[in-house]
Amino acid sequence: MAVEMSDIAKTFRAAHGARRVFEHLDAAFPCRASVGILGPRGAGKSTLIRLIGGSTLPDRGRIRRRGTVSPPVANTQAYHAALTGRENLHFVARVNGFDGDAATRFVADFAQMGEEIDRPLSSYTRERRSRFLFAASYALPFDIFLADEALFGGSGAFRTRCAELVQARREHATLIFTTRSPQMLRRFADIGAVLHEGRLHMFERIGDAIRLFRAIDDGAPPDTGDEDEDEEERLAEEPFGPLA
Ligand SMILES: Nc1ncnc2c1ncn2[C@@H]1O[C@H](COP(=O)(O)OP(=O)(O)OP(=O)(O)O)[C@@H](O)[C@H]1O
Repeated sequence: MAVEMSDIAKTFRAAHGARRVFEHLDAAFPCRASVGILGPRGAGKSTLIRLIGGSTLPDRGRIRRRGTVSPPVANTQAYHAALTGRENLHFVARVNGFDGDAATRFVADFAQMGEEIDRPLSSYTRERRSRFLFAASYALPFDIFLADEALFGGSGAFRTRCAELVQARREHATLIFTTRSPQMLRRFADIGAVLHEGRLHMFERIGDAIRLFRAIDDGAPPDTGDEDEDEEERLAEEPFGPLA
């Protein structure tokens, strides 16, 4: 297994009270499989991704990861606005034990960046910023890639190449992503999962996951049509990390 979670408990405590998201969550994600997780709003999808990535700790339980784990795709918190694209990539590469030069070459080429790679992220246009974030997300050879809603992004030809890049990474890595789009599940998942009332239900047949999701969530999108681009719009507006 790439990731095994056993008996996870997680409660958020805020001024207005406590919110228990998981009490006894068990989950296992096979190596080199792509698992797409559907779930109603507030079911705990983001919390699950943060627990797997280690940016949120469980109150109880054990999480075992086999291999290196990426920050969630297009996670702006991984980058500093005052640093250049190259400096950011070297930083993230070094923290994770990878080659920063190779990552920089990949992003400059994939996002067609030229000399902008040596300018601070704060100077990037909205589109450049989005291209940088999505290219950087897949620039390092992690064993496990995580994505919370936005698996890839951008527009036009870049968007198409980005989707192809995700499919290429899928062949050599484990992919764990959340979505509310049945269409995304059909395109990018080998295994469908539904997070509901603190439990993760997994299905080898994607259609079974979609059926459960639509049965438990009145607001679930139809099993046809477009991928959800709203989340990518939101990410493109989010500030970068601590120096921003
Ligand atoms: N830091 C936090 N402090 C307090 N409550 C939180 C925190 N993070 C999440 N929650 C609460 O935990 C629950 C699960 O949130 P989470 O964002 O993981 O769900 P989600 O399935 O990703 O939702 P959505 O589809 O709306 O993004 C929600 O009720 C949310 O309000």
